[in-house]
Amino acid sequence: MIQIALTIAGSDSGGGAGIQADLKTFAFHRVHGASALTCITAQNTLGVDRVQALSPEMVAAQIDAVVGDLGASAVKTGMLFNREIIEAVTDSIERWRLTELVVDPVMVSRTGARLLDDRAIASLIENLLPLASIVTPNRYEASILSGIEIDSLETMREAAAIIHQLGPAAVLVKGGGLPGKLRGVDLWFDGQEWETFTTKTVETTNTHGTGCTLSAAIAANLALGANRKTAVKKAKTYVTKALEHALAIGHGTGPVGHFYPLLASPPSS
Ligand SMILES: Nc1ncnc2c1ncn2[C@@H]1O[C@H](COP(=O)(O)OP(=O)(O)OP(=O)(O)O)[C@@H](O)[C@H]1O
Ligand SMILES: Cc1ncc(COP(=O)(O)O)c(N)n1
Repeated sequence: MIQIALTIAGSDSGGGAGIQADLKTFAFHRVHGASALTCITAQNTLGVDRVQALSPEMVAAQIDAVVGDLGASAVKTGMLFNREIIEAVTDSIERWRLTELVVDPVMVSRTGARLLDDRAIASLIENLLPLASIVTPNRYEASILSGIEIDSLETMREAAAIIHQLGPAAVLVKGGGLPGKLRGVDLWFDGQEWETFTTKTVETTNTHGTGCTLSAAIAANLALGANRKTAVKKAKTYVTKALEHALAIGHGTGPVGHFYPLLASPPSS
């Protein structure tokens, strides 16, 4: 039986991050991907030119349409953009009792654009984080959520412990933005166990969409029945491979290669 995963996130017109990255990642994992769009971005590898949010009612209606008919074995959230959308998403998740929830607390893009307004951060902390099975902040998001400057494994640990107190079942502080050997080292804390997920550092500047891809791959693996830590381990392996096959396209930060096995030999017609 095919499993269903739902992404609640923004559209990236350039196809590297957001809903587009999530659906490619779900498809790679042979999970049927459904989506609830929160906003549309006019975006490419160089940056975000414009953002238009959907109404919170429209976001909730998409979630209702998907879950009411198809159900969802796992859900991930990405760019939620404003407080009203966060409140609508929180309400829908509670109403439908969606329990396998990966929250990627997207705040700023790789290219520096704000993807979440300031008023929304408090709502994210208060409403959404306590519902999360796993929250996956990057270095900067973990700093904002914990109030701690992150530049070492020790400060990642301190931040993870503080963020765990905010209510998610588990925290994964991602090290993609860290310097030197820590680049690509992620730290897991679920209130009891600590684990460091380390893969090789991939030398590439084409890293657009790594965070979206990781959280979508975690959700896909949860939908397939993996336990939380195994889902993270598998997702990390996938994102590393996709980074190794990142696409040098556009004039800025290219996206990861979601379908890397097909890139070597495209399907014959
Ligand atoms: N150069 C790299 N080599 C290996 N792993 C990396 C590299 N860059 C990022 N990663 C991994 O990619 C995943 C995403 O982490 P990252 O810190 O880049 O998230 P992010 O900033 O939310 O991503 P983005 O905002 O670009 O979508 C993590 O598992 C991280 O360790
Ligand atoms: C719609 C959308 N969602 C998420 C991101 C974050 O991804 P990145 O940090 O790689 O730009 C993005 N740029 N756009």
